[in-house]
Amino acid sequence: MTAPVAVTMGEPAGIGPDLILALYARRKALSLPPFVVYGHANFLKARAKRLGLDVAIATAGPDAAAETFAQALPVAHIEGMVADLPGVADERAAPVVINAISEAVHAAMTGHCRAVVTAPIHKGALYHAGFKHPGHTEFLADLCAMGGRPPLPIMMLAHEDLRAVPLTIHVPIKDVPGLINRKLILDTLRVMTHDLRQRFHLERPRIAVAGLNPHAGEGGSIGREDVEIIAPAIADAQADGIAAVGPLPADTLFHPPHWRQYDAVLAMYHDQALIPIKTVAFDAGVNVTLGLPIVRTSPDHGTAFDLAGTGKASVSSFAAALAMAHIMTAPKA
Ligand SMILES: NC(=O)c1ccc[n+]([C@@H]2O[C@H](COP(=O)([O-])OP(=O)(O)OC[C@H]3O[C@@H](n4cnc5c(N)ncnc54)[C@H](O)[C@@H]3O)[C@@H](O)[C@H]2O)c1
Ligand SMILES: N[C@H](C(=O)O)[C@H](O)COP(=O)(O)O
Repeated sequence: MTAPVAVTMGEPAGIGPDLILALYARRKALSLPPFVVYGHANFLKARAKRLGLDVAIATAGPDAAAETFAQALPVAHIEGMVADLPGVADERAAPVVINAISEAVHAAMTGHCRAVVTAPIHKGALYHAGFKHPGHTEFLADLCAMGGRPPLPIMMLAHEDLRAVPLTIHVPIKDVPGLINRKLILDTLRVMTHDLRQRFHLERPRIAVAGLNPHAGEGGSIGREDVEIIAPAIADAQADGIAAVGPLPADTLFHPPHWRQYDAVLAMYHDQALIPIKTVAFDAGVNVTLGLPIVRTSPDHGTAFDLAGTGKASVSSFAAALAMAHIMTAPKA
């Protein structure tokens, strides 16, 4: 029997638990692969009741999950305090949210689960409770290192043939120029090329690199980073056999017919990469972490406190994240 996908519960005050329960309820219609939820069993029962979802929940680890899945939602229970309070973050739940991610990654690293799909966390709530990582992406790299040197984790937002990677992620915009350097660009292009080949079966991925400044610096007259850092890094990558081009002006690069000429775009900062994909595909975009020894995907939306506990949130991005994790880990034909 194939290993199940590990799904983390995410922020209990958000829509993650609602969507997990709704997806389980629609598992047949959506042809979802078997999954096991890392989270708090009684909290999930309470949220199912609140949503009026007739979902049986069974405490089961990953090895029993595939068998359990047809009759009940398998939950690898994480002990702790989690209240059913939609829209109200409670820092006492943070240890369960964090341990759910750690245990799911451990299950994937040890072969008990085939991939990890994470439900959204509320970063503000976790930072408040002492969480030291900017987001899942960096936390996952640390967990996968298992005490060794963490790999370079790369965030990629993907929808069909549109893929975008932010070079810098959850940092203040004023710090972005100082964080852009030749080595980071080259290392990121290497990870992207490797994983687009291995995980997405693209023989020679074509990567467009966006400039930082308006019009990619207009030859150096509107900012120097494009000519002094980004262009030399692209030359390094080309010398390494990577099919990267740029720096290209970012304002026109994301026009879909232009974007589709490439397999992925490397953007310089979070919103430069994420606004385009969330604009064209908020409903079906998937966040994939490249560079890890395991497959991790996530829906492209956040905790949406305004919709938690209402049953009105769309399941489509979460369903797409599950489907992508399943496809990426399917045995080769
Ligand atoms: N993977 C993750 O863990 C992840 C991803 C993105 C944001 N976040 C976190 O989520 C929190 C809230 O972020 P935000 O407000 O910027 O973004 P958000 O995605 O939570 O909400 C933005 C808007 O989109 C709507 N929306 C979100 N998901 C929806 C769905 N499934 N169906 C229908 N409408 C939906 C919301 O109601 C809201 O109006 C922040 O703490 C952020 O860091 C986490
Ligand atoms: N930047 C992501 C987004 O807006 O979709 C999100 O915050 C998730 O980041 P992690 O996967 O690192 O938690």
